Amino acid sequence: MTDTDRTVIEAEGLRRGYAGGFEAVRGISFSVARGEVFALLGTNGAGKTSTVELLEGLAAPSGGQVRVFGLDPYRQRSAVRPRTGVMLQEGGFPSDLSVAETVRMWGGVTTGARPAAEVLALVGLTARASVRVKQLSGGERRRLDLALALLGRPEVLFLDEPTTGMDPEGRRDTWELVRRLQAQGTTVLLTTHYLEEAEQLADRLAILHEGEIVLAGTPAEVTATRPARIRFTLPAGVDPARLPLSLRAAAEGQRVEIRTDRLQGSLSELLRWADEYGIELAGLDARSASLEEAFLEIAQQRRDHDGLGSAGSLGSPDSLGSPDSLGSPDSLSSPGSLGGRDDRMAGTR
Ligand SMILES: Nc1ncnc2c1ncn2[C@@H]1O[C@H](COP(=O)(O)OP(=O)(O)OP(=O)(O)O)[C@@H](O)[C@H]1O
Repeated sequence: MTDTDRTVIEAEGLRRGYAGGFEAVRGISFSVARGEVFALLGTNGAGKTSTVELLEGLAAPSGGQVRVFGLDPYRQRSAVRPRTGVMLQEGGFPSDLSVAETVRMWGGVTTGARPAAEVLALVGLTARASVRVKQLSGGERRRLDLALALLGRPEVLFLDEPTTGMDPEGRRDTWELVRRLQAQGTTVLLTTHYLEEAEQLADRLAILHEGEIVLAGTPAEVTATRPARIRFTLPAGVDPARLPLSLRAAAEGQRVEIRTDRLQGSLSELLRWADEYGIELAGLDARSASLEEAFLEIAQQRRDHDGLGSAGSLGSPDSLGSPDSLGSPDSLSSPGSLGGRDDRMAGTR
């Protein structure tokens, strides 16, 4: 297989400026391989939709370039579009038609469309086939959006916040469907606000902030860049200052939180110390960082702006092509960036 066969989506130094001079996408680079699920995450306004629209060929970049199947999705739209499926945030189909009519209408303008019954079964809307679109719930509309995106058996599927408005069952069903499609070789580019969704589905992800990629890699690599936490409450009368100095602890009253890059080592040290002095650590809880914690921490640091230094220290945009160039855990969790004993209880409850 050549590189072009393997790489389905490639963005290089991609930029998007809007009229008025605002630049929503500021030179991002990443690639997505065939059969991969890749998630773009970011706070509101980070530039996810602006990026996805460039990949879909709905707009031309103002700088850099994007390739889908080695082609320019904007200039060579007629060649790229039939091979892609797009689930937009708002489908915008006529609401007086029934679900089945909508799918058939869409099928009429889709090359090699799946039969309506097949696609409705895929998204779990068979029982709602004769219901008018305007009578669907928000979650059911998202299923219909997904059905339309799947009609042409796309090789690449763009899912923009696919499960927004879905109940937990709808969300699980959609995840299951995405996994099945992936197993059949479909490449998926996903944007989502649900970090669990990215954790569940994505092979790799990138976190966008203000139009730049600030962190990228597999979910495990991204969470590994954040410190683990150990929490407990000391008995009354035991001063938190007695804890071993090597443990980066922050205390509020008797409640203590330790943030560490070496969860096992720090936990062993803490337990040895507690045993030695016969101290009970009430409510002891030790856990690795979740993607949600990683994300919230990045968002917070970005708000504080200079907390972690430049975006470069978070893993450069280039890191997307090769996960091993991801910003190292050390660069992301130096003592300076994590704070010492005194400043880190905020936001821990
Ligand atoms: N047509 C436009 N003209 C000017 N600015 C725009 C336009 N569309 C989007 N923007 C701005 O570009 C930035 C990125 O928007 P975008 O919709 O890409 O973000 P997003 O990450 O998808 O956000 P959300 O999670 O809220 O959907 C925002 O500041 C937005 O206000």
